[in-house]
Amino acid sequence: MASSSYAFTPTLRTSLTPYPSLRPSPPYTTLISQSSLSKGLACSLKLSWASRIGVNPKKLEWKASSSMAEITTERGKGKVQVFDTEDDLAVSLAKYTADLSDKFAKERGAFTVVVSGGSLIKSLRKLVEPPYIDSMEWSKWHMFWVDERVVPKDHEDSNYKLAFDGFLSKVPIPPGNVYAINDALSAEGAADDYETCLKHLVKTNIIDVSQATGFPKFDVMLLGMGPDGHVASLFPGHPLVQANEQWVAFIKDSPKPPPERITFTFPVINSSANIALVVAGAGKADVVNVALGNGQSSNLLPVQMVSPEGELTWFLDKGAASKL
Ligand SMILES: O=C1O[C@H](COP(=O)(O)O)[C@@H](O)[C@H](O)[C@H]1O
Repeated sequence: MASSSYAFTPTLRTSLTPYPSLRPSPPYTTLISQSSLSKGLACSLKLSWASRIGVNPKKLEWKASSSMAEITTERGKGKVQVFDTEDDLAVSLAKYTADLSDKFAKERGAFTVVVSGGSLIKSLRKLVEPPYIDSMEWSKWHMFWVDERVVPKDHEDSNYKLAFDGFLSKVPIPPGNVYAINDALSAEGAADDYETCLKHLVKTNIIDVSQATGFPKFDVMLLGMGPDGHVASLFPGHPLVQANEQWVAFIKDSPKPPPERITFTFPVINSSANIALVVAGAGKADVVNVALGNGQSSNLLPVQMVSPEGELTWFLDKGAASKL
């Protein structure tokens, strides 16, 4: 269980490179992508006219000419955007993230970004292309993981490796602002170490704090969802979904391999200023329908417990929204 103490571990001493144990492992190096403007970018950025469609998601109607529709949900479950293709979704997700980066870099001088693993990382691909690659204030970014598998950072199952290969290696975020878990520790140790790291960053005002809950308040969380409705490493029916004291918890019996992971708890997730739930593919349509439409589930799914202090925005492609 993660400690609630503010004491620093030896690996967390303050310096210009504050968390040696949390920094990328060799052989990783930072590269800047020279990739060119994607075909869909100019078109999809013009979609601010998005149609608002009724209060009943069942009445969602597709307009042949549109690449995106916006649904207002019955139960105030956030803003729901449905894109014709996953490519359109990725373009809009890049703009959403860039707008928040501008806002928080101006307001706070730092932008704290939490990512999940899984398919989300692929959907961030437009951020590493023009115009964002050149215009974003990458030096203000501070990157965190909502969950991580307890494996070495160069292991195929590592969420850090996934993000590094698909995103981090292509943008100039200072390595000292990338807070990977300490992969030399046990699951318990890694959760404790990560929570201590977050506490230090709250104390030094890099991470904001929720006045309402006292939990860390990240500027944005970019999250995926599993086909069973799990978010982070919070799985349906697992007692960890009820954890309400720790910031970072460990799990050793994850129903999805690998079994050992660490994860932010719901109080931390729900203290966020912004959450994007990014879901693509027809394989997740049933769960999307439970969360946003008329689908039923015997238990409340973790994704249904996502309810941030700030704004929740769903990014769905047509497949994921196909049962609404
Ligand atoms: O195991 C995990 O799965 C979820 C969902 O992944 P996806 O590939 O179905 O999008 C992911 O959000 C989480 O970070 C990861 O550890």
